[in-house]
Amino acid sequence: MKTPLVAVTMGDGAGVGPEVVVRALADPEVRSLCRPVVVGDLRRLGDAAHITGVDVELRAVDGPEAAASEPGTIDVIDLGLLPADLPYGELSAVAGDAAYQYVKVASELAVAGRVQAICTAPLNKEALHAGGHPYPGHTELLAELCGVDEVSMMLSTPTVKVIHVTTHIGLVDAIERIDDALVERTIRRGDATLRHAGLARPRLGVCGINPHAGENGLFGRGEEAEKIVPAVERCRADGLDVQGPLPADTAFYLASRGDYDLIVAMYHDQGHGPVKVLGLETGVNISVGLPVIRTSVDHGTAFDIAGTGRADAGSMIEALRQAAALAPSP
Ligand SMILES: NC(=O)C1=CN([C@@H]2O[C@H](COP(=O)(O)OP(=O)(O)OC[C@H]3O[C@@H](n4cnc5c(N)ncnc54)[C@H](O)[C@@H]3O)[C@@H](O)[C@H]2O)C=CC1
Ligand SMILES: NCC(=O)COP(=O)(O)O
Repeated sequence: MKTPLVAVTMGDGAGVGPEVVVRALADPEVRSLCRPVVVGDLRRLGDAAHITGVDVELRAVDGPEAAASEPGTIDVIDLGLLPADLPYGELSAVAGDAAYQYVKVASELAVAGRVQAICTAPLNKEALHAGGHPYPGHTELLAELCGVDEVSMMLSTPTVKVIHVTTHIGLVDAIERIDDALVERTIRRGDATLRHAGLARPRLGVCGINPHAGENGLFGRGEEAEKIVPAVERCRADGLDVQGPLPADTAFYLASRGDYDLIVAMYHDQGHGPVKVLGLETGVNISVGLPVIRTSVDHGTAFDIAGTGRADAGSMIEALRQAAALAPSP
C-alpha cells in the first residue's frame, strides 16, 4: 500500500528548520509512514546534513510524485531563494520571504491534491513580516492560501491536547475577540477532530479566562458567564461531553491525570505554557479547520543554536508521524 505524500516546508533557513528536517527525514520509521518531499533550498539542506552529520543524498525533483520512501534520499523541490552565505541565527528578510514561498508552494500542492498533507518546520514571525508577509504565523497564512475564514490551533502531546480559541493577538484584544459563538465553534472543531481520530465521545474541558474561572464573580467582569457558559450549554444540549468553564490551572492538571481528552484554552499562553513544560520533543501543532492536513513542530526557529547541529528533531518526527496518520489515502 502506498504511503501518503507529505510536503515538508523547510522553514526559516537562518533557524533550525533545515537541521530538524534532514534529521527527521533520515529516520527509517518516518520513511516507513510517508513519502516526504521538502519544499525549500537544496543547498541549505545540504549544509544542514553536513552540520548534523546526517549521511543522506539530496535530490532535486520537479514535483512530489517522484518522492522516494528510502531514508537515504531526501527529495527536494528546490526554490533556490537563499544566498549561500546566509548567516545562521540572524533575522533575515530574505529568509522570511523564502519561508513564505515554501508554505505557498506546499499549500498549492495540497489544495491540488498532489500531496496528502503538509508538515511545516518553524518560521520566524519577525522575519516573515520583514520579508513582506504580515501574517501572525503559518496558521493564518494557510487559512488565507486555502480560502478559509477561521482555523483553530491544536497542540497535541501524548498526555495533554489543547485547542485555542484565540492565538496570535494581544491579550487585551484576545479577551475582546472571545465571544460565545467563537468558543462554541472551537469546542465543536476540537470535538470533531478527536472523533475523526477515533474517539467515540471525546471529553472536553473548557478553561475560564480569569483566575479560578472567575470564582463565581469574585475575579474579572463576568467574562465566563457572558462568553463561555452559553457556548458550553449549547454544545452539551447537542450531546457533546463538555465541562466548564474550569479554572485553567486545574483543567490542565485534570487532563494530565486523564480526566479530559482535550482542553479548550482561551488564549495562546494559557494553552502553550502547560504543553511546553512537557518538553519540546513530543509536542505537535495541528491546524484544525483547513481543507488540507497540516501539522508542525511545536518549537520555534531557535536562533540561539541554529547552525550548531544541536537541534533535537523529536517534534519534527512526531509532526511527520501525525501528518501521516491524519492524511487521507493517496
Ligand atoms: N511552528 C512555528 O513556525 C513556530 C515558530 N515560532 C517562532 O520562532 C521564533 C523563536 O521563538 P522562541 O519563542 O524563541 O522559541 P524557540 O522554540 O525558537 O526557542 C526556545 C528555546 O528552546 C530551544 N529549542 C527550540 N527548538 C529546539 C530544538 N528543536 N532542539 C533543541 N532546542 C530547541 C531554543 O534553543 C531556545 O533556547 C519566533 O519568531 C516565533 O514566532 C515559535 C513557535 C512555533
Ligand atoms: N505558538 C505557536 C506558533 O507560533 C506556531 O504558529 P503557526 O506558525 O503554526 O501559526
